[in-house]
Amino acid sequence: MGFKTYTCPIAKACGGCEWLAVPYPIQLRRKQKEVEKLFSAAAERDHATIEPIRGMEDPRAFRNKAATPFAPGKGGRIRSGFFAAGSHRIVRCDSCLVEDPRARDILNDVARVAERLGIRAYQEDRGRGTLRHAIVRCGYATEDILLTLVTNGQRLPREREFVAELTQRHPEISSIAQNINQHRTNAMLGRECKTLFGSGIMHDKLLGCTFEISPTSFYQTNPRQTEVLYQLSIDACQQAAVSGEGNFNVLDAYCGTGTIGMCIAKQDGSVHVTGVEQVHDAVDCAKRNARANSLDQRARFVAADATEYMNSIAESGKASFDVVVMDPPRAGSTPQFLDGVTHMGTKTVVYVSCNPKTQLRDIEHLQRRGYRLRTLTPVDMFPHTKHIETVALLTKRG
Ligand SMILES: C[S@@+](CC[C@H](N)C(=O)[O-])C[C@H]1O[C@@H](n2cnc3c(N)ncnc32)[C@H](O)[C@@H]1O
Repeated sequence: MGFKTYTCPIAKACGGCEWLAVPYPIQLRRKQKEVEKLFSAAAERDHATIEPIRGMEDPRAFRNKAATPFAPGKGGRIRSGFFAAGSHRIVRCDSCLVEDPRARDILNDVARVAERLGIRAYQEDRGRGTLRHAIVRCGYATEDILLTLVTNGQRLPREREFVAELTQRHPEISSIAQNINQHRTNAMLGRECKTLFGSGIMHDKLLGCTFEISPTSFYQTNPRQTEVLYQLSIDACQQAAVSGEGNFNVLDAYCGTGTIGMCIAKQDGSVHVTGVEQVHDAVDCAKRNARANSLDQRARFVAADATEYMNSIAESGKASFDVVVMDPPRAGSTPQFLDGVTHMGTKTVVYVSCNPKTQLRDIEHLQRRGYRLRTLTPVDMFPHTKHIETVALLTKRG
């Protein structure tokens, strides 16, 4: 790998790729060092190994999801692009180094077609106008492209012409959904979705499993590295399964649409997965995904807060899990959830995290409750940014 750097004409204004001027091998080294420093005491305590970071061969065009805000411009124009760092001023973008190359053209054309049809962009300060955002999600292992138009209300003026012109300009779009968001908030998406063209969803494949993705479901944004991340979780489960006999029970906590658990079950016929996730739509999606992958006999999903679910099973003593795989949001897990894992006597914990600081806090909690940190592997899911994803393997002592 050479020590070249990449350039982007709007890097400074956009601020999304804050490390773009740093050669990629040096970015990886920085992340490795940061993880080693942060986890040094926790790793030393247990003689754990901190593995080398898994970086990308080519850290470009990896984002399967691209989005734009819209705002009224001069003379009836509609502005699209990125919010400038730390503000809501829109910086125009013609192409983006890290996004799927198909996405940006579609997003900018949404603005051009809307201008032509007189569909008004949303005015944030007044809460008026229709078109707030557009999001494009591109399949990694499929040709699916899902475009979501976020509108301030149910009505999308000239909807039929809008959809017809967009699909004519971009025959690669397989589906268009409308998401309704009338709240005066920074959150891009509202809860309600309508289908305007195609099925309103898309499909993608990871490690041999097919997944349905709806406009509102969580789906990792760097699919190449997601396979690396998930494979590390599968390997950790398989290590634990070697010593087991018969059915092998895995809890996939904070499971989203069930992707990690199903990839584990697909690779090992003795695995039975229970997924728990608080977003009901994601759980419905996970159930459909289980059927689509012929895993419905071995994968079940529960819509619940992970801590409440853990409290209920730990108290009733009705369930026990050989492995707990957990992938919480940035805030990490809770002491009650971790105590539930301990209470069940789970032998192996695989902890996937997008925030090493909260992961360290939770790992130290598990260490105090009799778990040993075995390995920690950083994975570079977000090149050119300071963000780090890590997978930790812990086993119960004795
Ligand atoms: C980092 S994502 C991981 C999703 C999934 N493992 C994947 O790889 O696509 C975290 C997930 O945790 C869910 N979540 C957040 N807080 C939760 C809670 N208290 N209980 C259950 N799920 C929660 C979010 O909705 C989100 O789907």
